[in-house]
Amino acid sequence: MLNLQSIHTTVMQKVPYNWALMKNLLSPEASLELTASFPHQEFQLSTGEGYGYYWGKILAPSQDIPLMLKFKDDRWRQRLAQGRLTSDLKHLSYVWRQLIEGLWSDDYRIALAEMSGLDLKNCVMDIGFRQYKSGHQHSPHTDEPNKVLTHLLFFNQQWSGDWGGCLRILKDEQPESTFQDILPLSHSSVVIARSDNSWHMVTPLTCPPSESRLALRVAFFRNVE
Ligand SMILES: O=C(O)CCC(=O)C(=O)O
Ligand SMILES: [Fe+2]
Repeated sequence: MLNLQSIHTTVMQKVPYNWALMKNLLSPEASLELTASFPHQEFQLSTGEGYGYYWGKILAPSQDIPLMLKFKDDRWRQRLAQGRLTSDLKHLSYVWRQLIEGLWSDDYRIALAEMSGLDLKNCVMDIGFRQYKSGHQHSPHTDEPNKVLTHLLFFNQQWSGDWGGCLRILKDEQPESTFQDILPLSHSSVVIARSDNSWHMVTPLTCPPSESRLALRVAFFRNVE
């Protein structure tokens, strides 16, 4: 289902840090089906200083879970205990199972590693579903230091520029220091290599209550002592 060629032809940008806008990773047909069956069950509101959104189950390939449990960072141990982290895809539609299995493949990981120049071999990957509603946002941050790379996939077929909800690549920690705003449209995905200056945010949402910003966050983490 994944068009790995689109990863191979994506060029990592060096300004304001290492990131990339990737086009057409999914065909328009696949992306329509994925939007139509984007999961809605078991989403929990997650809020804190400067952020708020709903997030669903966290999916990890079965070979990564034993590694996660060895990591110093104990978030995966907690999530596993809460039943929020799983390798079981049976709650998902057929197209979603196909997509997640594609993202769990070695081919995808290798393509992303080659494109980004980052070593992802010893990383663990987790995949999280996100839904942002009106009033939600994610203020400027660089991501946690044990994160190596994030790949954000979007699933809105339509989105108005007036609704907020853009992923904003920032030049620094100021929310106005816009380098580029990316609408959460389903033909685009964004790769961010985590660094001490990988500032980004999700602009505050002002969409109609019937709309949600649908995103999938694929993230690679390393163990830090
Ligand atoms: O949903 C997005 O576009 C960005 C989310 C994000 O920055 C994060 O989860 O760390
Ligand atoms: Fe982030």
